[in-house]
Amino acid sequence: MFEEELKLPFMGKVLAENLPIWDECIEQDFVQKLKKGTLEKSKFKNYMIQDSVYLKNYARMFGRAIYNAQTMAEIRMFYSVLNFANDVETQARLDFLKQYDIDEKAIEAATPLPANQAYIDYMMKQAKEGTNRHILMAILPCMLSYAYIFDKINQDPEKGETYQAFIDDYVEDEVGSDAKTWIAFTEKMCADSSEAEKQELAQIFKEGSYCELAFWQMDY
Ligand SMILES: Cc1ncc(CO)c(N)n1
Repeated sequence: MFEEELKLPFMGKVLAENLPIWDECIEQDFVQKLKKGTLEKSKFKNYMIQDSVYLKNYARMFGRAIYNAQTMAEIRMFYSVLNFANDVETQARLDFLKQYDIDEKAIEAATPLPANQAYIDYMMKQAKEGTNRHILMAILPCMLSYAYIFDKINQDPEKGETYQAFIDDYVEDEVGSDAKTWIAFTEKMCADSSEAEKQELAQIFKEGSYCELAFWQMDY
C-alpha cells in the first residue's frame, strides 16, 4: 500500500526497513486468529483493555508535540493523528468493553502487561527528551503498521466475519490515505536532518515497530 512512499529519500528507506517487521506482526497467532475470526473473545477483550491503556498514554505524547510545534501545519498533523487515536480507536474500545461492564475507571486501574509498559516507556522517553522529529518516529509505527496490517488482512480470502467491524475502523476511515499524508509530512520535517540524525530517527522508528510486534505477541 505504500508503493509511492517507498520512493521517498528518507521515509522510503525507513518503510523498507520496517515492512518485514510488520509482515512478521501479521504472522502472529493473535493477528491470524483475528483475521480468521477464530480469536477467543476473552483474548480480544484483554487486548482491548491493554490497548485502551496504551492509547491513553499514546494520547499524552501529543500534549508535548503540540506544545513543541513551530507551525500550524505541525499542529494540524499531530491533531489529525490524535483525533483518530482518541475519537475513533479509544471510543471503539470503550464501546466494546461496555458489554463486560468495563468502563473508563476500570481502564485507569488496569495494570499494563510488561510489553505494553515497555512500549509506553519508550514513547514517553521520546516525548520527554526528544524533539518533534523524535516524537514523530515514536508515534508513526503505531498508525502506519495498523494501516498496513489491516489493509493486508482485509484483502485476505481467509478472512472471517467475527472481527470485521474492528478491521473496518482501519480500512474504512481512510487511515490508509491519512497515513500517506502523515508520511509526506514526516519526510518534509526530516528533510534537513543530518545523516547522523536520520540514522538516529530511523532507529527510534524501528524500535517502535519491534514494540508493535511484542504487543501482538503478548499473552492475553
Ligand atoms: C499497540 C497499538 N499500536 C497501534 C495502534 C494503532 O493506533 C493501536 N491501537 N495499538
